[in-house]
This record gives sequence, C-alpha cells and structure tokens, in this order.
Amino acid sequence: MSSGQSQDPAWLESWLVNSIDIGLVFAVAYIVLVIIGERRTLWMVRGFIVLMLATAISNWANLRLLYIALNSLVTGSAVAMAVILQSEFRQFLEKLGRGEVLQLFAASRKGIPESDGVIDQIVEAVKELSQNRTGALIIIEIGSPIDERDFSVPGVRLNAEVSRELLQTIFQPKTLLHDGAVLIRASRVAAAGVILPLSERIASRQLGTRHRAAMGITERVAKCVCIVVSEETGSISLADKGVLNRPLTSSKLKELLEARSFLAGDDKTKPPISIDTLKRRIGLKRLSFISKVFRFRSSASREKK
Ligand SMILES: Nc1ncnc2c1ncn2[C@@H]1O[C@H](COP(=O)(O)OP(=O)(O)OP(=O)(O)O)[C@@H](O)[C@H]1O
Repeated sequence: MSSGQSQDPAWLESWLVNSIDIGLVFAVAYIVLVIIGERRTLWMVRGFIVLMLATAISNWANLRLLYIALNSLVTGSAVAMAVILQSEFRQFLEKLGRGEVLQLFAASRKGIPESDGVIDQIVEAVKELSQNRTGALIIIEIGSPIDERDFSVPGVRLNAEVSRELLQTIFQPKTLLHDGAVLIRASRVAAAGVILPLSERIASRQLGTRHRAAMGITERVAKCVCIVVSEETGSISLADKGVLNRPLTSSKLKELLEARSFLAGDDKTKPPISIDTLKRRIGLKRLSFISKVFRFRSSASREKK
C-alpha cells in the first residue's frame, strides 16, 4: 500500500464501505446457519454460501469467464433451493412477516411435544404392543415438520389425538393401516401406513426391513426419532440419527424420549427466547465454529507433515 493511497479519503471511504459490506454478508450468513437446525439443510446452505464466496472472489480477481459460470450456478442453485426448501422458506417468511424474529432462533431448539402426556401415551402403547408381540413403527417429529418427500409413501392422513388405544388399534395385524409407520406430529397422529426409506446399513442379521426403515428415516432427517417394536421378539428399539438403541425397556424408552424433549417448547406457553439466551447461543456457536476451524487446520498441517 503506498502512502499516497492510504491518505486518500475516497480510497479510505470505499475500503470502509467494502469492509462493512463484507462484514454484513458474513453476519447474515452466520445468522442463517445459526437458525437452521436441520443437518441436511445446513449442508445445502453451507454449499450455497461457498459458491457465493467463490463468485465474489472470481469477480474481485477479475476472472470474467469463471465469474459468469459461477454466477449462473449461484442463480440456478438459488432457484433449486427455493423449490427444495419451500416449506422452510414459507415458515421463515411468515415468521419474518409477523415480526417473530426471535422465534426464528427458537425453531431449532424444539423437542418432542410433551403436552397432554403424549410421551406417556406412546410409551404405554409401545409397552403393550411389545408384550403382545405386535410389530410397530412410530416416527415422532421433533420441531418442524418432516418434508413428505423424505417418505417413500406418505400414507393415510389421520390428524387424530395421540392415545394408547389408537396406537394399539392401528398396529393390529388385521387393520388396513397396520403396515408401515405411524407419524406423530405436534401431539397428533398425523398419518398411518407411512412407508419409509430403508437404510443401506444392516444393524444385525436378525433385524429386517422394519428396523432398517427406522434407521433410514432418522439417517435422512435429523429432526425425528423412530420407535420400533419387533413382531418376532417384542423387543423395543429407538432409532435416532441412523443409530438403533436396543433392546430397551419401556422405562428406558420413556427416559430417552423425555431426554429428547427437554428442550420441548410449545410456542404458545413458553416465553420467546430472551436476548441474553440468544447472545449465549451465538457465543457458543461461534466457539464451536472457531474450534472446528482450528481442528481442521491442525489436522491439515499434520497430513502435510
Ligand atoms: N420401508 C418401510 N416403511 C415402513 N414400514 C415398513 C417398511 N418396511 C417394512 N415395514 C414394516 O415392517 C414389516 C415387516 O417387517 P420385517 O419382518 O421385514 O422387519 P423386522 O425388522 O425383522 O421386524 P420384526 O422383528 O417385527 O419382524 C412390514 O409388514 C411393514 O409393516
């Protein structure tokens, strides 16, 4: 940098504006990453941010052809993401329109709905299904709804209150809806007969497609857990993030579901997230981001050596 350039007020002003501009872009990107809790969505948004950064760098370096190619890719990706994430976008815009900015941060901390003793009803039903060796598969959404496209077949819509009796009835082998999974969304039985994607992995040779279906959906969607009752052995399992936790007693299942719901929040009953909590959350995310970057850098330097 020449001394003449550093004293030029116009150059200083443009440098300041550019720095603020870049800072704001990073702040917006960072806030978006904090808001998104879902793993797959997070990867997609991270990929998009990397593409945008590459486009900005190619423009800054005056690489015209690369800039045109990357710019078209960014536009195409933005359209594709708007289609893929349409329900998330809708919720985001609705909350923004209602001025519920702080609720956006609260979205990813929701757990299994505890209201009306839903967990008790589910655990009671599972216990009896297990004792009677009636096979069952129950997906419980955590927080925002699962995209129906994550299911192989979305099943039959029910929208009924969760009760021990209803769950037991659905899984009786003579009923029309016993095949497939029951979907529990916001304390309601949203659907039955849902066919789930199978996991590529095989947990054990004794476990068939019901267990692989539970692993498959929780591998794809982080915001759900899946309970399996084996028809053959009556054993109870809980799939979470593609991992089967089994065999479980009904009290252990209750404990695990309650642990997953410790952050549960009914938007109407819980106060909105406070500024202090928000600051703490952003601080924690920043720390984990910095530690990830440093871990990545140290492992990269180790590989070089
Ligand atoms: N992809 C799927 N989505 C939802 N439900 C499924 C899926 N695949 C199988 N099921 C359910 O599992 C039942 C078959 O279970 P299968 O015997 O293959 O599994 P399993 O893991 O060995 O369980 P079990 O111990 O109960 O026999 C089917 O009748 C169906 O109700």
